[in-house]
Amino acid sequence: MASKRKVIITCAVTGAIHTPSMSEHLPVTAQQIAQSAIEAAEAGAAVVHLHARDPEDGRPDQSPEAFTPFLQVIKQRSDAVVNITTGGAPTMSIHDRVRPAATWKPELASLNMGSMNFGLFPMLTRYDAQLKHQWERDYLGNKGILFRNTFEDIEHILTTLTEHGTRFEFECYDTAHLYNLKHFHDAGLVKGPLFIQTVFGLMGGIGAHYDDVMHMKRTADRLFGENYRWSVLGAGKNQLPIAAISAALGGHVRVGLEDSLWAGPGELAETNAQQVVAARQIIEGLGLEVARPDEARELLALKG
Ligand SMILES: C[C@H](N)CC(=O)CC(=O)O
Ligand SMILES: [Zn+2]
Repeated sequence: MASKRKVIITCAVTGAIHTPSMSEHLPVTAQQIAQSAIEAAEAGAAVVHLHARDPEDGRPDQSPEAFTPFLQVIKQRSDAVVNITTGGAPTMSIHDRVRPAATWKPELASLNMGSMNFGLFPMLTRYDAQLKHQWERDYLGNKGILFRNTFEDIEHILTTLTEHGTRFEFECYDTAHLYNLKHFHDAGLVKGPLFIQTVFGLMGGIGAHYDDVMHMKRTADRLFGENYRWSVLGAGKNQLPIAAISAALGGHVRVGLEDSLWAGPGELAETNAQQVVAARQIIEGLGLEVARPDEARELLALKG
């Protein structure tokens, strides 16, 4: 019997953009982040993508020591691949953003492949409007966020982390970011297989229509041929529909409360594992198999 294709599920446990006022289920304390990551791994996530927060008010905290307590617990209780953010929050400096990964030298770190205007919900729907106002009130107080990732910034993160054997989840929010990645690949600063996380439905980036998904995939196929592992991230209500398209087309998937607070229309997800289980059901429904952490390490050529 032919072996089934393995699909890597990444779970982005808490992030930096959503605020505790948006959902009581958002992990905030180190203990909550560790527990939620371990549950997500037990549900089938081979990779956990991690940010840290101030336990008092949930604000993003990019100090290396803020990552210590949950990284130790996750390492003790799970063999999931740890992916540490270098995006932090759009308001942070590049030097602050790279420090946790430079300190902890993880197998994987996120790398955002271009600067962009950063918003949250392009298409206001009945249950987003309330969130958007809270977000801008709680978090931004204005609408003018620029998520800065210049070529110099990207090269700084690449050179700082590559020397420790860390590899990257390349966050591409539009086709321009795929060409930026091609630039660094041709310059020999990144080596395949490239783990490309194409992001859909975030205001400031490409939309979440299936044509957008096909456009990003065709562009990546043309630029990188076989030398990449394609994964998708759908923001908000787009999370599972985009995951289903990717799984059907040979790709991998990312879920988690960082990217979407929802389990369905108007229904807040209670756990990260809940979203992992939903993605798993789609993958297994397609006759595919969820990759274990060791299989993900092999597919992504990680240092282990
Ligand atoms: C859309 C996601 N927030 C992308 C992300 O996870 C960025 C990062 O942490 O570096
Ligand atoms: Zn992130």
